[in-house]
Amino acid sequence: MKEVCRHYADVVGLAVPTPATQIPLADARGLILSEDVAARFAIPPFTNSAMDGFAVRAADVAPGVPLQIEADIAAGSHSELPLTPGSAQRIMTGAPLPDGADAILQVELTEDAANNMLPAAPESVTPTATLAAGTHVRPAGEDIAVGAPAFAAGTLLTPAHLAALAAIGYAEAPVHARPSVGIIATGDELRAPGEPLAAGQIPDSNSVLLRHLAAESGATPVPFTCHSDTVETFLAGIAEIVDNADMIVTSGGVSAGAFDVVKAALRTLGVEFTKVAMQPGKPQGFGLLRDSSGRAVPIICLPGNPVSVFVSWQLFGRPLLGAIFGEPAGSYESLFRTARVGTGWSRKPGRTQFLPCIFDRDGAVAPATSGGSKSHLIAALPLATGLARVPADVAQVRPGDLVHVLVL
Ligand SMILES: Nc1nc2c(c(=O)[nH]1)N[C@H]1C(S)=C(S)[C@@H](COP(=O)(O)OP(=O)(O)OC[C@H]3O[C@@H](n4cnc5c(N)ncnc54)[C@H](O)[C@@H]3O)O[C@H]1N2
Ligand code: MOO
Repeated sequence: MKEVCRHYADVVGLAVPTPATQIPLADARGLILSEDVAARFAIPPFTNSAMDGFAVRAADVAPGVPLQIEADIAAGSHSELPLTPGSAQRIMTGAPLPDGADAILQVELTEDAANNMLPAAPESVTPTATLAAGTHVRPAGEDIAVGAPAFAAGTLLTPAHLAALAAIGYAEAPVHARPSVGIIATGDELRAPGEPLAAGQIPDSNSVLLRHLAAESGATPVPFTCHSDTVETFLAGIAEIVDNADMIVTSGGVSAGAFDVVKAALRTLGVEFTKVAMQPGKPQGFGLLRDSSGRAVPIICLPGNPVSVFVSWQLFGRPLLGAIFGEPAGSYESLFRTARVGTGWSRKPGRTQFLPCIFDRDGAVAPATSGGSKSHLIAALPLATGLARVPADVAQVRPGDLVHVLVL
């Protein structure tokens, strides 16, 4: 059987990043920069006050010595008047310093402070303390200068990045386009959620799962449920979805069954099917399809069992999608962190186990449920906050052992 890390590399290696485009900041959260970005504006764009108070020359400030107020500067305005020696100008937080000022006397450090911030500026202000030059002054370019590199290609745009881009002069971000994920669940037994079930039928929970996993990763899901187990209907479904997808995920029909249509159909298109030494999630398929214009579209074929779908998505689907988003590729090991086992468990060795687990108050790992890693226990899966990785040859996991965990 194939090693999990090798399958990871094969699947992530299918990625074709989406084309670069410009997206308004309002829609760019979770996208990846397609090029390096430099500042068009400095931050701060001009030297300004960090406090409501008075722009002064620090050398003029002495307790009990009044300073004449010669101007009143609100945020959004500026003073044409240079600061003359022995005077002050009233200034609000964020307003530009007048020429000649080198410090801000915050209003709390003035006599009769309560009357110094009325709508009309006072005629003079009397400091109650001395000041060092530079006090409460935010120099232009302190954070970043015009033209300085801000963020590199490959950066994932978080709310803070988007705010920073707005501040340095961008209305749109140069990013890789948001990918669409085509989702195909196969199986004659599947019915839409909520439909009555005849004998042998089950609700199609995998389409729901994959739709939301793709959306959670920031992609646009395009679900298509194939309720008929024939090669013709499946290939028609693929043809319908491939033109609008940057990646396709199928569930079901990849093991050894007599009606495993996914395998039969996709082999004709060059998709490779394999057994990966993992539990759950053993049967897997992967390859590149071509859309009607010849564009390459990666496809992964996951086993039908719902927990197998979930585990396979975390190990292969999500990293592939990340690479299609334009994320710099990470190693298989970068998916995991090390954690101590709090409550042990036993299991049948043979394949690498991915056990739905939880973290106790001390950060130690325990099985999420009594069901272990059985691949049909979808109702228990939401309890899990991690997937604990157990090497293929280990039968007993003991308290105090260290395990690798993929944190959900
Ligand atoms: N003779 C063998 N049988 C099986 C093997 C094997 O090696 N030899 N492998 C087992 C393993 S491991 C897995 S995993 C499954 C994978 O099966 P398939 O990918 O072919 O999936 P199906 O047979 O279509 O379905 C499996 C299971 O999952 C349920 N299912 C399918 N689709 C959905 C859906 N959209 N929503 C909810 N549940 C779904 C389906 O009803 C089955 O119970 O094969 C083993 N067999
Ligand atoms: O590999 Mo399967 O997913 O164990 O049930």
